[in-house]
Amino acid sequence: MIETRALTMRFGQIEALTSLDIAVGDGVTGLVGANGAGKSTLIKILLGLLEPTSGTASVLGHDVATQGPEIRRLVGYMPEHDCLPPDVSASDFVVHLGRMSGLPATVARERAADILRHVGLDEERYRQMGGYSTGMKQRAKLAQALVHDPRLVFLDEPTNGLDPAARVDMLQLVQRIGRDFGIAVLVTSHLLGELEKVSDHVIVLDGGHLLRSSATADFLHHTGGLLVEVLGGDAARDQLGEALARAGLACRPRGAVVVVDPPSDPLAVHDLVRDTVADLGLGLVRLQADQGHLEDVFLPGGGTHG
Ligand SMILES: Nc1ncnc2c1ncn2[C@@H]1O[C@H](COP(=O)(O)OP(=O)(O)OP(=O)(O)O)[C@@H](O)[C@H]1O
Repeated sequence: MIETRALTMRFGQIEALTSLDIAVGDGVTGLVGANGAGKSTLIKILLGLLEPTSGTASVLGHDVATQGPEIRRLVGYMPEHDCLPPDVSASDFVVHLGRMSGLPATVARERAADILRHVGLDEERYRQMGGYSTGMKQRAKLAQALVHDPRLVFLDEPTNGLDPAARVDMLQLVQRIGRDFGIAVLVTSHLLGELEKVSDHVIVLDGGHLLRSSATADFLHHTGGLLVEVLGGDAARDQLGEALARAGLACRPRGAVVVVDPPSDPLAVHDLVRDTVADLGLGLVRLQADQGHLEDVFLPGGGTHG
C-alpha cells in the first residue's frame, strides 16, 4: 500500500523525518509517536501535499512526487485539525466532498447518507456542524474521508479531544473500516495503548526516526515477559519472587502473579521457573507469556524493576 525509501523532510533547522524506510500493507496500521514525531508530516507527503527534502515514497503504486492527484483520488484523508465549515450540515458537507471526488449527484447523496449512518451520525447530520460536539465533528471528518469509497484512508489522530467512551467508539469504527469495509487504514495516535487494540501492524516514530515497525502481536510478545502464578496467596508469591530473583531473573509482583521481565535466554527460563517452583514445593497454577503493552517500548529500561 505504502512504501518510503530514505524519506527525509527538513523545515529549516528542524528535521521532521530522517531517512525513513517504511512499508505499509493491508489491514489497520497504527502510526505512533509523541507530538512532533513527524506523523502529520509523513501523511502530508504521502498525499503529495508536501514535497520531501529527499528520498522517495509511493502510495498504491503511485509516486508521491508526480502523482499526488491520482493518490488523492484513491485515498481518503481525515485531517487532525478542525477543518469543518460551521454553517454547513454534515449531510451537505459530505455530499459536496463526494461530488468533488467525482461522484454523480444521486450517488453522492446515497453514499453520504450511508456513510453518515455507519459513523453514527443520524438525525444530527442535518444540523449545522458549528453546534457539534468534538465527537460528532470527528465522525463528520471520518465520513468525508470515506464517501468516495477509497482503497486506503489516512486517519490523523481520530481520537483527539474525545472522552474515554467516545474514544472506544471511534476505535471500534476504525477497526470496522479495516475489517468490515476492507479499506486499508493508516491511523495515527500519540496514545500508544489505544492503537495496540485496533492495529494489525504498528510503526513507531520517534523524533522523525523509525523506532520500530512490526506486527502488533510481535510487539506485544517482544515487550512481554512471563507471568507465573502459584497456589498459596501473597506469601507463596513473594517466596517465589525472591527465589527467582536469587536465580538471576528480574521480577516483581503484580496482583496474584509474579511478572518475570523478558529474560536473556527465553528458552531456558521456563525450565528455571518450573524447577524453582518445584524446589519450593509450590503448586504451579500458570506460566504464560506476559502480553506487554506498547508503552513498554518507551519506558526507560523497558519498564523493568530489579
Ligand atoms: N510547516 C512546518 N514548518 C516548520 N516546522 C514544521 C512544519 N510542519 C511540521 N513542522 C515540525 O516538524 C516536526 C514534526 O511535526 P508533525 O506535525 O509532523 O508531528 P506529529 O507527529 O504529527 O505531531 P502532532 O501530533 O503534534 O501533529 C515538528 O517539530 C514540527 O514543529
